[in-house]
Amino acid sequence: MQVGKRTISHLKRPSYTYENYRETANWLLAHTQQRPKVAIICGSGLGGLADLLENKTVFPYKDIPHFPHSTVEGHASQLVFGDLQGKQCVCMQGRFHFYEGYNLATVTYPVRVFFLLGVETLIVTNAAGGLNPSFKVGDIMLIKDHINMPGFAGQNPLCGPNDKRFGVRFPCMSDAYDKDLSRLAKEAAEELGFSAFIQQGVYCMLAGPTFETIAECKVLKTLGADAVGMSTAPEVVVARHCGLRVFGLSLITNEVVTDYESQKKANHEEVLETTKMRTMDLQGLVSNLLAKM
Ligand SMILES: O=P(O)(O)O[C@H]1O[C@H](CO)[C@@H](O)[C@H]1O
Ligand SMILES: Nc1nc2[nH]cnc2c(=O)[nH]1
Repeated sequence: MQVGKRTISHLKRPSYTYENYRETANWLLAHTQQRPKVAIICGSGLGGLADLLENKTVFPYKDIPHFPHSTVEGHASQLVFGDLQGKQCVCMQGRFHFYEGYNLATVTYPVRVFFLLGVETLIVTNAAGGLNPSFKVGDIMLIKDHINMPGFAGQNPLCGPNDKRFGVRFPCMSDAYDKDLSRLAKEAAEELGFSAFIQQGVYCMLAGPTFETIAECKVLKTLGADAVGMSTAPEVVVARHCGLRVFGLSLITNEVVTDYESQKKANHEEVLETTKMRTMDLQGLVSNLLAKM
């Protein structure tokens, strides 16, 4: 029995209970009249998306029960509720990354809170390195699929006991990115005259925080990835588990280095610089997409 007990104590436990998520959601519902149907996660340097919202209510993460904090430059730490194109939205200015030392339950904590708030659609954005040789810095890639590389190594946010109140034990991921939303985003981009810098492709998440070696970039290209980053896949997995529709986009902030003769070095400063260049275009695209939804 003793052995049995010890075995059980070694089973992976969820780091949050259903009640934790519920408490966070109830606290937010008690502190705002807004009832968002759309949630937006802002990638590195892309927090300006929250500026689009009207009638804002802002909650610093530190004031929200059970909510994690963001530690990365380019990620403010606040949840912004407000209206965009007549739709009630909630926007995460600052996301959580695995490389910050958070487990994946923490990285994805807000997504389940959004579900409990009544959110139906998740828009995820990120900064990513371009692997596809036809991509240029400043391109916006509509994500058609992802490769969850940490998942290959046993780091999937759904590992551990399944709570049916969120979703099924074995969720499908072949339809992770909503085709209708992607089509609407393409239309929205065309209307704005963005066709020259809109791409579609596969996002690969690596754990980070290191940027890739040249050999790693070559492997990722061979695997069929078009862009690489350190986020998004866990949030999308958890969103799909609880039935949210997902639309994702990557801003190609840098070209990855694949040539041993190259003097270029990936760096976070370049990533943030590129986001400044495309901030207004991204805001226009998301806003126009919301108008069509
Ligand atoms: O994925 P987001 O949060 O946009 O940020 C990307 O940019 C940072 C590296 O410059 C990493 O955090 C990477 O994941
Ligand atoms: N892993 C990774 N993440 C990024 N985020 C922005 N650019 C990059 C990149 O080149 N590699």
